[in-house]
Amino acid sequence: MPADSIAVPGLPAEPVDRRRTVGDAAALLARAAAPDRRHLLHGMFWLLVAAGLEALGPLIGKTFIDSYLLPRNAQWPQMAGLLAGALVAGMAASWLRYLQLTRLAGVAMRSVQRIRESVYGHVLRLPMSFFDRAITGQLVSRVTNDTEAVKTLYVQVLFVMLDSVIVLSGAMVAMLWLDWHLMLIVATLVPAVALIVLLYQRLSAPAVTRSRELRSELNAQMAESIAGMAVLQASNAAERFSAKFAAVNEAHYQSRQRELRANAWLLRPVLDLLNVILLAVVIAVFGARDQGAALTTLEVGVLYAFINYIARVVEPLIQITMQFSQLQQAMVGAARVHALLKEAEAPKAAEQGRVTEGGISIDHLDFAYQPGQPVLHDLNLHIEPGSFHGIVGHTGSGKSTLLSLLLRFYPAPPGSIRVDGTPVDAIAEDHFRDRVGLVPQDPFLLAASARENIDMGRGLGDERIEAAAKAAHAHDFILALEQGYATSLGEGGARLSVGQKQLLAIARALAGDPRILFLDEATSHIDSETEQIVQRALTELRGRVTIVAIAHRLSTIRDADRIVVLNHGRIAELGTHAELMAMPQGLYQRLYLLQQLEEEGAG
Ligand SMILES: Nc1ncnc2c1ncn2[C@@H]1O[C@H](COP(=O)(O)OP(=O)(O)OP(=O)(O)O)[C@@H](O)[C@H]1O
Repeated sequence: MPADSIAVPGLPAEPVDRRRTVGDAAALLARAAAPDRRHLLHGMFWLLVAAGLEALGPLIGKTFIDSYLLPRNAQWPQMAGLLAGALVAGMAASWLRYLQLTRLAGVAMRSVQRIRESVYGHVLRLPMSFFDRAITGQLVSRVTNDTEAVKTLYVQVLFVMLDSVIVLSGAMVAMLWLDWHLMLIVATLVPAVALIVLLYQRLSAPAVTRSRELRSELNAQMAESIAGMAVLQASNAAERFSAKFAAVNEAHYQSRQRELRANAWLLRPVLDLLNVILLAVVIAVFGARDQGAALTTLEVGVLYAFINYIARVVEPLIQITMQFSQLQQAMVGAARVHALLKEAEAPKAAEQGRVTEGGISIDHLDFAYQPGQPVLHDLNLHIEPGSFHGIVGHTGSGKSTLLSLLLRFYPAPPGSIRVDGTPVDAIAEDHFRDRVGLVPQDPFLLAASARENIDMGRGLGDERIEAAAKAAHAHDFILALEQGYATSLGEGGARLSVGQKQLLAIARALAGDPRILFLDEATSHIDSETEQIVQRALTELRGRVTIVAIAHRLSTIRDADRIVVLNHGRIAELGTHAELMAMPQGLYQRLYLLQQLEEEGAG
C-alpha cells in the first residue's frame, strides 16, 4: 500500500488529494453541525464582540498615554474613567469568550455524537459485498479512532483557530486605524505564516496519513488475533504474529517521528523568530522615520499600542500553527469517515411486496461476483410453500452463493428470483427480514441473555420467545440455566455447547414468525444427538414454513421433499433421497456413500 493513501477498508488505496481531504472534512463537519447552525452563528457573533472589546485595551492605553501621561495632564476623573473602561471591556470580553466557547464545545460534542451514530448506522446498512472487502479492525478504527479525531477537529482545533482568527482580526483592524503603514508591516506575518503552514503540510501530510493507516492496521491485527486466538495458539504462531505486530508498530513509530520532526522545527521556533524580527522592524521604522529625532508624544502612544497588538497577532498565529498537526490528523480522520459514509448503502426496496405463503421460484438465474467469473449458471427451481428442500454439492459448487441471493445479501438479476410471485427485490425490507429466517453455520451469539439473543432487539413478547424456543427444542436447556431466559450467555455464547448455540439460533430465526427458513450448514458442527433434535424441529415445521437447508451432513436433509445437487454452479440432480440414490453413477449417491464410509471409519 502506498504511503499516502486514504483507504476505504479493504479497498485499493486511493491517492491522497489534499484539496479533496479538506473539502471532505469540511463537508462532514458542516453536515454534522447543521442542526446547531443557530448556536454556531450566535457563538461566532458573540466571539466577534468579545474580540472587539479585547482590542479596545491597547487603544485605551494609547489614549491614556497620549492625552494624560505624556502631557502631564492629570485629570483624575477622566483617567479613572478610562482605566475602569479598560477593566470592564477586558472582563466582559473574557466572560463572553468563556460563554461562547462553552456553547461551541456543546455544538462540537453533539456533532461528533451525530457523526458516530450515523457512521455506525451506515455500516449496518452497507451491502454484504462491502464486508467481503472490509477488514473488521480497520472498520472499527474508523468508527472509534477516526470519529474521535473529528472530535478533536471541532473541540480543539476549530475553536482555538476560530478564536485566534477573531482576536487576530480585531488587532489588525485596530492597527489599521492607528497607522496603516505599520499595520502593513505587521501584516506580512500572515503570508509568512501561511507559507510555513503550507510547507509543514507538504512535509507532514503523508506521514500523518501513513500513521493513521498504520494505527488501523494495528487495530485490525489485534482484532483478528483475538478472534482467532485458538488457531493462533494451536499453530504456535504467537511469536510470528508478535514480530509482525512489532514491525507495523515500528513503522507507526517512525511515521509519528517524521510528523513530530516537522512539528518541532517548523512551528513554534520559526514563529518565535518571526516575532522578534517583526518587533525589531517596527521599532527600527519608528527610529528611522525622523532620522533619530526624539519620538513625538503621539508616536509614543502608537508605539505602545503597536507593541501590544503585535503580541496579539503573534500569539493567535502561534496558536493556529500549533494546532496544525492536530488539524492535519483530524482532517485525515474526517476524510476517512467521509469516505466510509459515501459507500453506497444496500438498496432498500421501495415497493411494498409481501411474503404470503413462502413459495420461491428461480428462473434462469446467472450470477458472478466478478464480471467474467460466473458462479451460478442458468439455475431453474421451483420451491413449493411449506416444502423442505436440501441443497448439497461439492465445496465451491455455489450453495452459499445461492443462499446469499435468496437472502438478498447480493442483488440477483431482475426477475430471476420470485417469492410468492413477487420479484424478491420488490419486497419491503422489514417485512422480508421478518418473514425470512436464517440459521447460519456460525450461530453468532451476543454477550447477552438467552432472551435477548432470541429477541435480537425486535421487542418480541415473552410468549413468542418461549414458543420459538420450544419449536427449536431449546426451551428445556434454557430453563435449566440458573436464571432461565435471563441468564447471560457470555461472549459468543461461551456458556453453551455448540449444539445448544445452534438450537438457540434456530429459536431466534423462528421467533420472527418466518414463512421461509434458510439453514446454512447449521448441523455441520453438532453431534448426532443434537442433529436429531434439529431434524425433529424441522419436521415439525414442515407444511407451515418453507425450509431450504444447505447441508454438508446429508443425514440432515435425507427426509427433504427434494434435494438439489449443485455442481459447478449448475443443478446436476434433483429429487428425493430415494430417487437420487437410485440414479446410476449419480453425484448424490457418490457423496452419500463417501460420507457413510467416512462415518464408519470415524466410528
Ligand atoms: N464473496 C465472494 N466474492 C468472490 N467470490 C466468491 C465469494 N464467495 C464465494 N465466491 C466464489 O464463488 C464460488 C462458489 O462459492 P460458494 O461459497 O457459493 O460455494 P459453496 O458451495 O457454498 O462452498 P462451501 O461448501 O465450501 O461453503 C467459489 O468459487 C468461491 O470462490
